[in-house]
Amino acid sequence: MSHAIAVDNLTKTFGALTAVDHLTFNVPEGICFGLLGPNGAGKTTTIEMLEGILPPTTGQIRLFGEPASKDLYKRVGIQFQSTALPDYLKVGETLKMFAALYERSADLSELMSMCALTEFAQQDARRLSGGQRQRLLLALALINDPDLIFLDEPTTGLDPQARRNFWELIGEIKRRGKTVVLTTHYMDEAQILCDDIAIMDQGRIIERGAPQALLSQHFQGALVYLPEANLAGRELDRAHFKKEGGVELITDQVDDTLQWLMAEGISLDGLRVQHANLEDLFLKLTGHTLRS
Ligand SMILES: Nc1ncnc2c1ncn2[C@@H]1O[C@H](COP(=O)(O)OP(=O)(O)OP(=O)(O)O)[C@@H](O)[C@H]1O
Repeated sequence: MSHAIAVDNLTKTFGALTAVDHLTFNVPEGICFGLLGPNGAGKTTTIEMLEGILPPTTGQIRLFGEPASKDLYKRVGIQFQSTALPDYLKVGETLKMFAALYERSADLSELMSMCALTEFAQQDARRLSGGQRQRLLLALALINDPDLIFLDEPTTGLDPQARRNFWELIGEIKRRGKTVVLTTHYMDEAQILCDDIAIMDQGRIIERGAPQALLSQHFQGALVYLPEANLAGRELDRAHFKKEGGVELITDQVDDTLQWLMAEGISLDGLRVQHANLEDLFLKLTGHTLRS
């Protein structure tokens, strides 16, 4: 299988701090790869090294099978969290100006149509809504018709409808055979978009795989959520973890768990039975929630 990215022993230190700690991983071509982790896990530092913006302290990065080089970065597109857009330019003019910076450029009218920007071509680029602006930043990331695209928290701050529109756009990019590397704080986003995820904590990858495979590996059966108050200070001697003012018990025998709770005299008020999602997986692996 050919790899869009192959990383070997990648490390970044800032003084005494090891922000990225001996990472070794591959990203196969044509997939959407998600890098997840809490604040300070080392995601941005990792992505910036992959993007060629930040030099690694040690380690190797290969893109499309070759050591990363200026020439290979022509095949890369980057959507930054915030890009300063030039003053007084319309959306169409902004795209034209950026396109002129590259040897290879995407077809601009097709790009505008794909990113649902055609009707805003004549609008001042600084007067776009949050969702429209994100679509323009994505169009700018795609302007050189890249084969590998980095998106750093692309939907932060968007409303649910704009996020869903953006997800459809990413789907379209994937259908065109591009490789997408994404960081996100939204677990539903990772679950929907990513073929493969790596969960980072303290500079290391602590788990890697397809979202559904990771969930089945870590959670057989269901999760039973119980408000903390129901326990009245008692410690449970069954597998559980703390979540949002309560505890979650991992069980493959829901009946048995409920009977056990009742037998222990623990109230079932406010109890919920649910399937594990990536947020639960994250909590189980790291002991803290993604946004904390
Ligand atoms: N230029 C820098 N100088 C010193 N320390 C840095 C620098 N950049 C990042 N760090 C530190 O490296 C660690 C990893 O930071 P990084 O931004 O990569 O995390 P992150 O996972 O992207 O977090 P977030 O979700 O908040 O963006 C943090 O402890 C951060 O304070």
